[in-house]
Amino acid sequence: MLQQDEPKQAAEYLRQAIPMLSQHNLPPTPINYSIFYSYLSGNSQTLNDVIDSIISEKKPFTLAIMLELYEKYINGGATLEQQEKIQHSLEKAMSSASEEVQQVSSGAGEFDSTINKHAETLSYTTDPQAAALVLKQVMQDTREMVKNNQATQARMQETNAEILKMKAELEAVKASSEKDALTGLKNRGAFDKAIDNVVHSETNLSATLVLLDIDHFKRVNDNFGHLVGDRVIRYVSALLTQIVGSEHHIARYGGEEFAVILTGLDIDNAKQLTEKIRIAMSNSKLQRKESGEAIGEVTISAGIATVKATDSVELLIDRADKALYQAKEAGRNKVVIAA
Ligand SMILES: Nc1nc2c(ncn2[C@@H]2O[C@H](COP(=O)(O)OP(=O)(O)OP(=O)(O)O)[C@@H](O)[C@H]2O)c(=O)[nH]1
Repeated sequence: MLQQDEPKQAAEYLRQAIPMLSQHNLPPTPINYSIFYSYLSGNSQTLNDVIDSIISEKKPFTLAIMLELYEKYINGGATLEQQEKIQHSLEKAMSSASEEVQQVSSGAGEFDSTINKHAETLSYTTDPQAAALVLKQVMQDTREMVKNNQATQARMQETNAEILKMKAELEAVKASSEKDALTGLKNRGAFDKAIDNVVHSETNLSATLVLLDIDHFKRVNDNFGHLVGDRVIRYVSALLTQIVGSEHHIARYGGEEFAVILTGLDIDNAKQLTEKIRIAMSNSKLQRKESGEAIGEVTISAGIATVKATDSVELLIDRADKALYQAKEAGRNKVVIAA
């Protein structure tokens, strides 16, 4: 398990980890990085012993070995929260190292130009012989320094590029872990986090939870098959994204159920927006892609609940769920606001 190291210390581990990865022909993926980060920080003596013996026996660090090490020593028994901490610590380390590299890199550039200026000034000295000698020496030193600086800068830029790549990889891992595979919407895990944040938020921004469910969806599956059912789910997802917009949180809550967290809208506006979704859905003329056969009217029902100051996540979801149930009971294709 990685600790929350100080940013400077973490950045140092990062700098050391990168050459180690390339030395062992390992791509800088978050998993590979985590293992060597942990190795360098000495978090687990057992992990260090295993790695040391692999190195001393000159064995390759295969993908299988890296995954096993990760599962056993880094991720073993880690909760989601702990995994997030690791991610957070990695992100912190990387942005701190990235900043430092940028600073040193631009400093090296300045040094180059100062040396060049000195050389230029000396070339105007009045004693021609002395000036020529000094100038020759300065020019030589300057050329040497510029060369060294350029090499250092190139190395730093390489490191910086590696760090940025890792950062992007981490972000991609995070985004895909929050995504629902079928629809591309946020998944249940991401929703659980988002709704928890909204309920415990200190801001007074009004927020509303909308639960939506496709009506008689079982019939779609029964009459047209599961694949068509999946396409209908994707259709509803696309419609939600289009109407609600990316500023709000849209998630697939369960099989044919969706959850939308609307922030900054009062209950009337939230109702209007949900009605828009309901109407658009009931006006959709869905048909099978291959045969053009009509699927028939597919509608949705929705329950809306406003977040109250005294709410817990359970209470809020329970109110929205009850409103959704009432919409179903009232004949479906309805939007009901929770009492
Ligand atoms: N194709 C497909 N079907 C799913 C998926 N997840 C859940 N389902 C189906 O969704 C259906 C949900 O059915 P029910 O909960 O009985 O409700 P319903 O038929 O939608 O009817 P009401 O909600 O009462 O209007 C079940 O038949 C599930 O098998 C999925 O990912 N793809």
